[in-house]
Amino acid sequence: MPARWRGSLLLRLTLGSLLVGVLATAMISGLLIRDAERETEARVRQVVLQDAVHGAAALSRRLIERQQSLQAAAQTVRDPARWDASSDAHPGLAVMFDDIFVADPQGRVFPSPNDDPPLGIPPGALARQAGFLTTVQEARPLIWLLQSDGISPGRPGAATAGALAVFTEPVLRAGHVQAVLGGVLRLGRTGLMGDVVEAGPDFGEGAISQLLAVTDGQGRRLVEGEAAPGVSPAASAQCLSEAMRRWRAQGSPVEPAGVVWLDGDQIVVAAGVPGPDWVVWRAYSRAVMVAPLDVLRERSLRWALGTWAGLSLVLLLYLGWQLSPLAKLERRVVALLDGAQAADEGWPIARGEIGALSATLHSVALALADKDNENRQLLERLESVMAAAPLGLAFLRGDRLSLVNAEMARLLGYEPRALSGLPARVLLADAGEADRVLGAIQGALRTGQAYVGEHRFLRLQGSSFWGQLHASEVRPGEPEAGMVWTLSDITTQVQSRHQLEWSATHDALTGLLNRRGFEERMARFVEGRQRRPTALLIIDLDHFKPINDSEGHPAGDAMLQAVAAALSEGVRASDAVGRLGGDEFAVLLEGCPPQWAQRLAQKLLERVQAARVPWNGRVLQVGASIGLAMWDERMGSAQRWNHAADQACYEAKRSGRAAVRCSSAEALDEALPG
Ligand SMILES: Nc1nc2c(ncn2[C@@H]2O[C@H](COP(=O)(O)OP(=O)(O)OP(=O)(O)O)[C@@H](O)[C@H]2O)c(=O)[nH]1
Repeated sequence: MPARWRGSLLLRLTLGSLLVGVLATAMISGLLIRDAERETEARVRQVVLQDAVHGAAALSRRLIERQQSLQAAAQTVRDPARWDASSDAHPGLAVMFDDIFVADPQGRVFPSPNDDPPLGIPPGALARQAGFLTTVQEARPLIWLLQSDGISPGRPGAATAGALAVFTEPVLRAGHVQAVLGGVLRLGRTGLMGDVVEAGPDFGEGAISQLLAVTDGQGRRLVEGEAAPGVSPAASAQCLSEAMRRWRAQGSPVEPAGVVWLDGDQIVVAAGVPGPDWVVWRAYSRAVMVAPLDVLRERSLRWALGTWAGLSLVLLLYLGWQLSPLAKLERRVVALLDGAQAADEGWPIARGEIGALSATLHSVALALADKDNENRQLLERLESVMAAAPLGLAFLRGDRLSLVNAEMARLLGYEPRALSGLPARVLLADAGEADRVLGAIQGALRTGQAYVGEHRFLRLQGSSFWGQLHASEVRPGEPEAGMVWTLSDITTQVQSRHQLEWSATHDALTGLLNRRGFEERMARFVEGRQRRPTALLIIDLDHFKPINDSEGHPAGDAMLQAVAAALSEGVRASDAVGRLGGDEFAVLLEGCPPQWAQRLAQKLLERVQAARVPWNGRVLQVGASIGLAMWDERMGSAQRWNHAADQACYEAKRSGRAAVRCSSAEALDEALPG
């Protein structure tokens, strides 16, 4: 299934409706079919009941007809002994009975001159027949059964082959039974019961009764019909036996209105024949009788399927038509996101929920457009402020730049767009320091402080500059809202400040430490509690004044610079060289044992003496006197140490100059605190 159909509202509504349709159709069809089944079954029961009742009624009518004929004949009997019972004498009765006889009340049959003995009744048998005796004793007509061999009918339920129905009518004279007129009838599938045991009702499929039979009131079978085609006689007999068992269980009712049983696939009807109390039985196959329902079911199914398919198509088209504004709305909302259409254009007009949704989205779109407009104006103002700001401005999200102004880009030598997205750390000139600086910024912001710092920043072109960085959070306490950096170029100020700081501790003429700078260095050593042997040299130039005097002050300056260079080049970079004032220099030799210091002092003396300054055709040179004092903890201060070295220099001067003198024990004592 294509992805766009998966979860499609149209599809779901259609399927849902069809499902409801299927269920409703199935339910209605089911109910209708069930009703039809019930109705058909009721109709079938009614028809088969009527069939059996009509059969019983027809049989009853024939019996009454025969009884009435016999009664009429009995009234013509004047002398029973001479009454002619031949069929020729009574053609009407001959049609109705197989035989006619007249007997005296004792059961003796009067011989008829033109007739055979009564059919199948042996002489003397009548006197033993209850039916005959009842007719005599109660003087009433009766129909009773007799086996053709004169023995009583067989046991109940058994078929009676050749049974006879005997109609007995009393012949009265002065209220007494003078004789009995009898009509004998062979019971069989033809004659009296012929059509009663013939095929049952026709439901369009032909006669469908499986079994037809007539029994007496005790269930003895008088006549049995043929089993229906396709039904075995054994099954018929079994079915009838079962029906009779149930009939007996109900008290063997002989009901002219009929009794119906449902027995599995069988419908069994028993209709009573009043008078002889016979019962007409019919059994029907229920499946055959309700067969038209199968046709109905199949037809219903075809109609249901056809209706369902038609409805599906109509429903699909209808829902598609109804939901088309929704698809239009979807396209319109997509267009809203890419801003392809004006906010108040293209909204579908529809009724109901889709119309309401469209109207709501329309108003949302208008509100968004207003907001967008406001934001754009705000952004324009912000951009103009940023563009006009004399400071570099940048918004950062996390540790990356997200928005920078033109000044920030200019300071760093980038195109403004090229800076967006860069990590802030690349802006710092000292890559090793970047993490420390960014950590310090985060630390300050976490404590609610703005960060201010001076750092070297790197231009895209590779040069660097001193910048003052100010960092603060956009919304205090919400680091996720980002931070704002402002940056200004303070290279000039920093350089001036560095120059001032240098000047305070350095000699402008020689570039060496001045007295203040040198004393600070000495103080740091003393305060540092260094245990390494350290020497202090005080160097005073010999006969420097004559150079000034003869060649002028600039020549003296040049000589001083040459001496400074000679001293600086003669010591390690870690040693400190200073000009304490005038023509007086000092050297601090850290980690230098006394012998080494003495040797180095001598070497420095020689370097000074070797320094040459060509000047106006002359070559200028000077000498030097050097005093040396090793640091001793007992001196306690730089000042005393300096004094000791000064004294040694004085000694060197006094001894004739151009010499190195070490601080004597006396001088040391003098230098020590008194
Ligand atoms: N050219 C120049 N001369 C200076 C400067 N500072 C001090 N002087 C001069 O250096 C001289 C120092 O004097 P002295 O130490 O007595 O001169 P000297 O000839 O070396 O004397 P002795 O040490 O006894 O040999 C003075 O003439 C100062 O004017 C300076 O910065 N430049």
